[in-house]
Amino acid sequence: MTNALDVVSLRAGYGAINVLWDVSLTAETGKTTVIVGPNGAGKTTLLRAIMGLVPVTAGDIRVNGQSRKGAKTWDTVADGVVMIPEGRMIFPDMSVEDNLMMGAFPRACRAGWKRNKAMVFDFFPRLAERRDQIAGTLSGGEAQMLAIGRGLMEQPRVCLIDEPSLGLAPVVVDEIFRILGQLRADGMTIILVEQNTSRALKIADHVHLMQSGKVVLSERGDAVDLDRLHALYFAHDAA
Ligand SMILES: Nc1ncnc2c1ncn2[C@@H]1O[C@H](COP(=O)(O)OP(=O)(O)OP(=O)(O)O)[C@@H](O)[C@H]1O
Repeated sequence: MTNALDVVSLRAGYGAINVLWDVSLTAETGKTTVIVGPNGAGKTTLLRAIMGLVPVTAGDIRVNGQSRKGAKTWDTVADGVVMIPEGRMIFPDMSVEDNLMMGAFPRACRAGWKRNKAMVFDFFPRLAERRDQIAGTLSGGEAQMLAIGRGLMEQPRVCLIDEPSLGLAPVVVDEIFRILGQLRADGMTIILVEQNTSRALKIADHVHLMQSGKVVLSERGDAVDLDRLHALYFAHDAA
């Protein structure tokens, strides 16, 4: 089967500052690909580069086997690649329901907004209960659910999810990972960036460790030795 997404020898960065150095990885269709790595390794930059938010200077990005290097963010979203950003980035002055409707804006998913909204409310009953609440008053966990729900309104074929457990209480982290596990069981293709390595590994089909803008370890989720991963993870800090 064609991979949902291939990143091939990608270089990208911010102006004169190059961050990603020949990064290659694939997101197999229907699988969860987890990217871990210390602060500043380039994980978010990679997701942004896939979305066309950071300029790519070399390499390629393929969606369903088609080269999309240089594509505008809008076209990437139209291809079904959706990013759920770190820090949620919900619209704090808008209601929960209106935030979800912002996810229905891309042309390809306008027709299905009613069905998609019903699906999101089924998935997140807590959002359904709070549909009229102003998003800025949601708890951290509810705001993360809203960010995921808004992403699902875009009918993604590939979901890029950046640190969804960041800053949440352990019991809420449990809930977020339960949701991610359910999306995985439903066959969603996911690229998950997480600092919570041990939790992320439990739902990982494939794992990539990034260090200083490079992928330094790529393994199947069930083959990862956590001690070895941690040793590599912290090697950079010790250097
Ligand atoms: N807008 C920007 N302009 C210049 N440099 C940036 C910008 N955003 C990020 N960087 C730099 O790019 C490097 C990689 O950052 P990035 O946010 O991708 O790392 P990360 O692995 O996601 O880290 P974290 O886990 O802390 O979020 C860092 O050195 C960071 O300072």
